[in-house]
Amino acid sequence: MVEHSMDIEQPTAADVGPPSTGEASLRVENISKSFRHVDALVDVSIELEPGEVVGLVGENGAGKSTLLSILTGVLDPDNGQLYRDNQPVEFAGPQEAASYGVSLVHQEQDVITHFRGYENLFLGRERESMGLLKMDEMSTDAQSFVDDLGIDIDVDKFVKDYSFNERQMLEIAKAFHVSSKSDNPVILLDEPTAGLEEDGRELLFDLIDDLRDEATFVFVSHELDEVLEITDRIYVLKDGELVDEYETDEATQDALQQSMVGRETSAEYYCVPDQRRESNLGDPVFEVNDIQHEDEIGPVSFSVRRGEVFGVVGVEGSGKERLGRILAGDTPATDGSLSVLGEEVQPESPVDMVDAGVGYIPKDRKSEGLLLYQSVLKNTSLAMVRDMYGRLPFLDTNAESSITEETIEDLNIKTPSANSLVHGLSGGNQQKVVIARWLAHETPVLVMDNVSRGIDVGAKEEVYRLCRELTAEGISIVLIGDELPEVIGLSNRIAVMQDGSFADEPIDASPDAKPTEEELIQLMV
Ligand SMILES: Nc1ncnc2c1ncn2[C@@H]1O[C@H](COP(=O)(O)OP(=O)(O)OP(=O)(O)O)[C@@H](O)[C@H]1O
Repeated sequence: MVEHSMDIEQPTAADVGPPSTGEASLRVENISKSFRHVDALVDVSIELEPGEVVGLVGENGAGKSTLLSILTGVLDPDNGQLYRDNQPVEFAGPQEAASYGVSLVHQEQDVITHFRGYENLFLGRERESMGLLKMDEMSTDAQSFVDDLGIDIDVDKFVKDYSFNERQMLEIAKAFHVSSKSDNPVILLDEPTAGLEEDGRELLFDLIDDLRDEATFVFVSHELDEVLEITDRIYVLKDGELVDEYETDEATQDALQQSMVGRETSAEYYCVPDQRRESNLGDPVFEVNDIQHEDEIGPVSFSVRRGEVFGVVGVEGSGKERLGRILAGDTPATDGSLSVLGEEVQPESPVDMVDAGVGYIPKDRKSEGLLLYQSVLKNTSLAMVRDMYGRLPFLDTNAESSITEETIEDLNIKTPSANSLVHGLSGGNQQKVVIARWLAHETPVLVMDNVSRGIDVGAKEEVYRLCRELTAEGISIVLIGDELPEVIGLSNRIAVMQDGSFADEPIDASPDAKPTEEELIQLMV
């Protein structure tokens, strides 16, 4: 740790953060920002030096996104000052920030899918001559721009035909492109690996490594192993205050977790408890028979027993996310059948699966799973799901509220009240709301896609605990995931997907027979 430690005395915000070295490419001094009753940032000072990759970590709602918004002129600070190359600056908005070479790669991909790659790159800054767009020139220049960055994409393709990884690479190219007038751009990466799979993450990290000499990066992520892998220095925010700063060489996951959460978390917190051994599992609850989606997915067959966690892993494009959508009734099965508790279901929409007893937590929770302008309570209520599809719920709303409130508390969802709008919550807290909805309602089967992405370590621990409790009560879980340690830790059996089907019979992952990550990776590729 650089200068300050939390173990004896909690430092004040003003203590943490280096004194200016005079070389900073971007520096903020004593920044504060409040939203009505919430102090999102309190007297925060940080400094980014040219060529550095700086990590920014903190629990959901700690203030990370607010800080990035201030650095890019999306929000004005209430107090404090920004300096770019030691000159005081005020950014009226992202465009002005970009003109100073400071730009943000968003958590959600911010590309227009029905435009081509180069059109996205030049969006808002198109080249024209007498009202005519210079398409050929933009295309050629865009291709050489991405080639120079070492980004392997065809800018003439429509973005809808890009893979998720390629879209993320385009986002990064865009950030460099809008900052291209600066000789030392500052690129802020807000959870850039969320949604990326293993190969995409490697690609991104190689790219950051290659571009270190040309830019300064800020890397915001809840995946502490990634932060430790890619950064040089790490700042920790907690409840809007800067509480710690580490040289990455001297940091560990445990130390970071402790700084973020303010307490120790257990290392093996996702592991299957002994009571969930094979012998304690019940009869099959969810049966998937030769399910198929056109010629892309399947045929896939498996059954999940009462209290079992059935893991599904695979590389990007293996079809595991699609499989999840079929199980949730969101993508139609063109052949095969699904049955829950012995009853066959032929879903026409997700509501049919909800009615049959299958809940779904999608990977892209924020855009798919939430009603942003409804309250936290409404969002966590299963009745809302039915309302969305136009059916009248007949549920005990009082009981629902109290169960939901408990889960809100368990997951430590930071919200002024259960009646506050989801819109005002931090990204991670919004994700927790979607998870809370299902964990609060004891649906017999839950299909979860990357359930712990984007949520902080404390909440991950809670989600794992809730999963263990639910399975102990007999709930069955299909756990689709990219975090291999998590899938290995939580599952009883694991299937590896490859080209739309299971590569082999599911692997035993019971408490005393866990496969290693390497074993799974060998099957995945
Ligand atoms: N527009 C807003 N209106 C009201 N409150 C807000 C608004 N934006 C942020 N907040 C509050 O400010 C605090 C900090 O939020 P912020 O989004 O910066 O957190 P974060 O660290 O980025 O979290 P996450 O990891 O979940 O993305 C939270 O309590 C959040 O509810």
